[in-house]
Amino acid sequence: MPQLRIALAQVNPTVGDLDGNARLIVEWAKRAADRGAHLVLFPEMMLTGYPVEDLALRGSFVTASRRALERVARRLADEGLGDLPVVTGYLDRRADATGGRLGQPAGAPLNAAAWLHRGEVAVRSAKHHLPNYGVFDEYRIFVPGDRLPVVRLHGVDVATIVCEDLWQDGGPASAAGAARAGLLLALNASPYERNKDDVRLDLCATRAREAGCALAYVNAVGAQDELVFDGDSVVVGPDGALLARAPQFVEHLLVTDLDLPAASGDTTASAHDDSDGTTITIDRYALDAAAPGAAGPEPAEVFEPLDDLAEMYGALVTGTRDYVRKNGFRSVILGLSGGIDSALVATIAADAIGPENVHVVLLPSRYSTSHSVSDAEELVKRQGLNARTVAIADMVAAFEAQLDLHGLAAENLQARIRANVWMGLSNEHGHLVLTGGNKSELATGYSTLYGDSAGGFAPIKDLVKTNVWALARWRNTAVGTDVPFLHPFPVEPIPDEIIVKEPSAELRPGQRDVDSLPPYDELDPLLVDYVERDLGHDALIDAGHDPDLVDRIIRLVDLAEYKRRQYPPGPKITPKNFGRDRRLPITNRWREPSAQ
Ligand SMILES: Nc1ncnc2c1ncn2[C@@H]1O[C@H](COP(=O)(O)OP(=O)(O)OC[C@H]2O[C@@H]([n+]3cccc(C(=O)O)c3)[C@H](O)[C@@H]2O)[C@@H](O)[C@H]1O
Ligand SMILES: Nc1ncnc2c1ncn2[C@@H]1O[C@H](COP(=O)(O)OP(=O)(O)OP(=O)(O)O)[C@@H](O)[C@H]1O
Ligand SMILES: NC(=O)CC[C@H](N)C(=O)O
Repeated sequence: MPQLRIALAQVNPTVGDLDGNARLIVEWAKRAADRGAHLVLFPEMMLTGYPVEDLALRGSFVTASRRALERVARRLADEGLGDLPVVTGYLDRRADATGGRLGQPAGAPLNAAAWLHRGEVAVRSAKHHLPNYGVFDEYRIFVPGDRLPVVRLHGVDVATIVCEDLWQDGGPASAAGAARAGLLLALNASPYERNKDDVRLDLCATRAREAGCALAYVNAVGAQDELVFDGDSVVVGPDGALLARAPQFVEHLLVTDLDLPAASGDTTASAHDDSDGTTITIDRYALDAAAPGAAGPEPAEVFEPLDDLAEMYGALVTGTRDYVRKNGFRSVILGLSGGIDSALVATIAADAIGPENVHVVLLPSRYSTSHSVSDAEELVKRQGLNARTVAIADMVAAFEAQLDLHGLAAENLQARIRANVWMGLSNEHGHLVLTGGNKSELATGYSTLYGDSAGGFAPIKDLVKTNVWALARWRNTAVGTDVPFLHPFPVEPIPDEIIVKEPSAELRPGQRDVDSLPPYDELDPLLVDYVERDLGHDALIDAGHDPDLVDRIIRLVDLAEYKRRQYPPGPKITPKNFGRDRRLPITNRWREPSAQ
């Protein structure tokens, strides 16, 4: 039985950085070669980053991706890595004059995969199934591929598919089975959402059994705007048994030795894709690669996935870190009120980019309680953040002297003056402004437009309030553990007083969230059912929610769409976030009907 040592490079590309991503390919291919790999596999669209969105429609970008692919193939050979087959995702176009969906004159864009070998692009193929739901718009920008490459390497037939191809029953994985492949490689950029790691592992096991061969699944890691990639690359055997698993949220080279069946000599030329009724043409290639030099044994690595709270926190840290760094910022600024939301955002930021790069402003008004200020100061001390206090009373008074504002208008003025302070400091010092709203507030419109909702990135916008508290508690318990994406604070970073106090916007005397909103333990499950599960009025009541509350909350959520559209982006961690996922009209007279 031939043995292949495969290396899965779970790495963090940046969208549009063709040179930087090419350098990552060379660097990680070198690591794979040093460990005696026969083959190294990179994620979907590795060379361009993912998702490229409408960059795919720019002919110049497609051409640049194709050229970068050829350059990286040559460079691998120049660096003495030419004999190691490198499989990577990239952006290509159809060779024929078939136009794209938006009428590109020729060469419609493809979400492509290539085998690089001995300085050449030896094999090219394209993703067959283009996801077009949730956060994905691939049908809008790509045309589907219709071929399955099967590459003979050291006596094993190896097939390649791309991400969504794996999610189809009877699809390309089953075509790999029809082609009698001995190993199936899947290149992925599969965004994180809660519990998706378990779904993906089950899926890999199912597809391995369907293809009748081992399956290697490499996923990207890192973040791109709203999307976070958690890695969690896996290798499973033909029976679906887990053989190797990479850690989540960190770059990793997962090296696995596999005993694989010798190529059968099968020459099946095409297979039926039961999932869409198309025919997939099987393209066969043979690579004449020299065997790598002897390297030491590689014990299989099987990392335990993180638990639910650790995983969510890891996604928020990763999303924040990569947004800050990939957009060229070194530091962030936010208002620290002494409340739980800004406390958690500050802590996530400190974990993401180091407390020395986090700047907070305490902006007490005449309604701020003394314990708000002292709680904020205690958090600053525990985490070693950069802090300053700017009293806003005089600024509010100056504004009020010029305008006759009352009630809510006067309350919101405080929030808008605070936003001016942090935007001013951002302009002056180049800090990115972090926005502190959570998903419960975004859902109900409980925030001030151009006030607390102002900023550049919103780390907890996909986290309902009850989970804000849960993550704050989890973060304190994680002190002293070896969770990789945390700053090593020696003490609990979030003072308990902040976690246990009753939430308040402190815009008027004695204001409490419960004056405007139901208790969060009633509100949040209802929001999840309405926003993430799209249950209608009657279905919400059937699910056990209080009918009066259902009416009230549906109305609040529907009316706040205009605020959400103007909200900064933030990491998606649930099955449906506000932003790429949940797209509703702002101008909208539809109200959920009640049959009951
Ligand atoms: N369809 C639409 N399209 C575009 N714009 C629309 C609009 N409908 C209203 N508007 C605009 O929106 C304005 C109303 O929104 P906005 O100005 O936000 O004001 P509003 O939503 O009335 O008040 C903000 C609420 O958020 C609460 N809150 C909660 C938590 C924190 C904070 C904080 O500030 O720290 C505040 C605060 O207590 C208050 O209840 C209107 O005056 C109008 O200009
Ligand atoms: N006194 C303040 N000093 C600095 N920033 C403030 C102050 N009050 C409000 N902010 C800013 O406005 C945001 C919104 O306030 P809000 O009251 O909703 O959140 P919070 O105070 O962090 O948490 P909670 O909602 O639990 O009280 C805060 O996250 C913070 O960034
Ligand atoms: N890039 C993709 O094709 C991703 C789609 C896929 N269903 C996933 O989330 O894993």
